[in-house]
Amino acid sequence: MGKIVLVTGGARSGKSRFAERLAEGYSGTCGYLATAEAGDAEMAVRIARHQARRGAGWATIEEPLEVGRALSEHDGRYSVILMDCLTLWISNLLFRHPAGAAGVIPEVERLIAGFPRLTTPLIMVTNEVGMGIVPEHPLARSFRDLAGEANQLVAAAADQVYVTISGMPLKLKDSTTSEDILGPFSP
Ligand SMILES: Nc1nc2c(ncn2[C@@H]2O[C@H](COP(=O)(O)OP(=O)(O)OP(=O)(O)O)[C@@H](O)[C@H]2O)c(=O)[nH]1
Repeated sequence: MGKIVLVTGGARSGKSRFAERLAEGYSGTCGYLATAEAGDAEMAVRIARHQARRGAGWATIEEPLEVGRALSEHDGRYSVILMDCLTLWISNLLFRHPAGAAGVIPEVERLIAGFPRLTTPLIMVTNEVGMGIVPEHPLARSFRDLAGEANQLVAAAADQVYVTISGMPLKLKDSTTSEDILGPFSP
């Protein structure tokens, strides 16, 4: 498997489960970097369900904003790190970065610039948020656009990219075997 793997898909498309399966292919403890926060009861239930599914072979790291720092701090401690998910991180940055929306893409670029320094393989989960109707609210449109742009940047930097649809994974890119069906593409 490649060092940087991106798994994208819609809500409840099976992307987290597929990414967990990829991570469990490595022997040893897997690190789980969660960007979500249990802000309400519904999210707390979702998180509890994920934690129960992961079981004993996993160690959880919770970091909603300083993802790059968390990755370098935990580098070398686990067989692989699964970050779930990029989209929530974008949303956290959009609301909490001092520069607001303008601060988001530079943070994504900073994260990508740190990839070569990582020694632990990284699997990132993200959402395809822009496939529905155009959101009415400007902030929602800004979030949708930033999430799409971030996905393109990370996918371009990743060694392998998968999409999950209806629980089925489809490989979109594989630079380790030159199976990249789209060919070189810069967003
Ligand atoms: N804080 C925290 N968040 C977690 C933990 N485990 C999972 N999560 C979060 O749970 C979120 C995913 O939950 P769901 O909303 O059920 O996923 P989904 O997108 O509907 O479903 P899939 O497509 O199947 O992944 C991710 O954003 C994770 O960050 C944890 O231990 N702590």
